[in-house]
Amino acid sequence: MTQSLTLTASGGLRGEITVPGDKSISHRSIMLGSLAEGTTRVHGFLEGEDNLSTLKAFQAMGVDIIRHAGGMLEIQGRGLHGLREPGDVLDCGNSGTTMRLMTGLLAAQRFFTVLTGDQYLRRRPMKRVVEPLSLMGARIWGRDGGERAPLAINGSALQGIEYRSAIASAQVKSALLLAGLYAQGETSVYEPHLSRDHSERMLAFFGADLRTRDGGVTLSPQPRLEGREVQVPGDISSAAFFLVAALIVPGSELLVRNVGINPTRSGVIDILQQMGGDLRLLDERNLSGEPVADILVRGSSLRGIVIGGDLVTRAIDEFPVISVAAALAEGTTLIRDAQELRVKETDRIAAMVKELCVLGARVEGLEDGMRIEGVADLQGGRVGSHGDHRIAMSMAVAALRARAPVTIEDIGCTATSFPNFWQLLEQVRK
Ligand SMILES: O=C(O)C1=C[C@@H](OP(=O)(O)O)[C@@H](O)[C@H](O)C1
Ligand SMILES: C=C(OP(=O)(O)O)C(=O)O
Repeated sequence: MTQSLTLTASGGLRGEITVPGDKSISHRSIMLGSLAEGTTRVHGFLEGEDNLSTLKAFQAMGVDIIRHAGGMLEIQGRGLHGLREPGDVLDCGNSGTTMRLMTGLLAAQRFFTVLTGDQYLRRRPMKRVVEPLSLMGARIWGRDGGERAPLAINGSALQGIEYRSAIASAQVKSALLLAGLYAQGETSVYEPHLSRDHSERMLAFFGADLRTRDGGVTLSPQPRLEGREVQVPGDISSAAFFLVAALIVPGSELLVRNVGINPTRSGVIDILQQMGGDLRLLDERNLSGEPVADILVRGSSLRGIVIGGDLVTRAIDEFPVISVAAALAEGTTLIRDAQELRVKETDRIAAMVKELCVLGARVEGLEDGMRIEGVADLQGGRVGSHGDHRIAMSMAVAALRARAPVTIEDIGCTATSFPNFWQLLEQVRK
């Protein structure tokens, strides 16, 4: 039985919250902590389902990881060559990041692995990592000629390459960099726009030799990485639900503390400010090589804008909730260059068009985005999550401005990235 929840409109969001740790950084902290020499401690680790898939996979490869209370992890690194062949298939659950990054890493190990995932992940494209890794000498098999998981990986010796990716994808870039740690010669990755650079920052933080220039990154093979103390900032992709919620509900004033504002991730702040949103960054600081701030947000009248190009890459996971903001803005919002949304946990363009229309929004799907005409208010109704955490939480935000109750079906998926979302929402809404 899937769980559903009914929400009513809010009279304003008030107070202060801290959102859980960044999902991308949490994945990478386990991966690099496991490959490093010595102990890595991770503070503020996100205990979402996706990150737990990564954690269990590394435990299955012999890494000793202790989970302390409050999201503190202690990882006894096994060094670059210390992973062991797992006795069973590794289950990446719903997590594309786990599967794609681990494909790169496992391609270079001296053992055999099989990666699988849930029904959503097994539908997602994998050739984007399988093809360039094969150019490095990797031996990987999958369904549909290597396009779909399960993937079987027979680790082998790799050569570095210079790869020009057709898509801006941090998962592709990171898979190649992880493989490049072990390759003979340098590995360089160029992408059309700079995707999130958490791997580059964390590799450098763990002592790797890596250079960024001319829109690309180059990594030299590494003799060793050093265990570190990692502080994980709050996830801007999780904060985004509360930023939009506070903007669209008149009378709101909310402080979201300790949010990662890495420029390769902060597109949602730029987009919401361009829409007229009153968002202020306070107390900007640095945590383990990542910029962080508190964000003060107040209810605002939003207007439609045109979004495309690198702004899409810098806000890629936030489009479901940005489309909710646009549905309630004055005028038209046009989102282009966002075809990647069609191959996430679900087709996020089709899902948001369908569910927002149920609530009376005026939204049209485009091949590579959406055209949204703002309306004054949404109506009540019954909407689905499509098994996608970001769709479920976006519909919860939409419900705060609906004239009648909204029932969201299948909400369990929010545990993928934001296990305490519903509690935090309850805490700040009136
Ligand atoms: O590297 C990462 O941690 C991620 C990269 C992005 O995917 P793509 O690399 O497919 O753009 C993003 O959508 C995903 O949520 C996390
Ligand atoms: C796309 C996402 O994650 P992943 O690709 O890791 O499944 C997401 O969290 O929105």
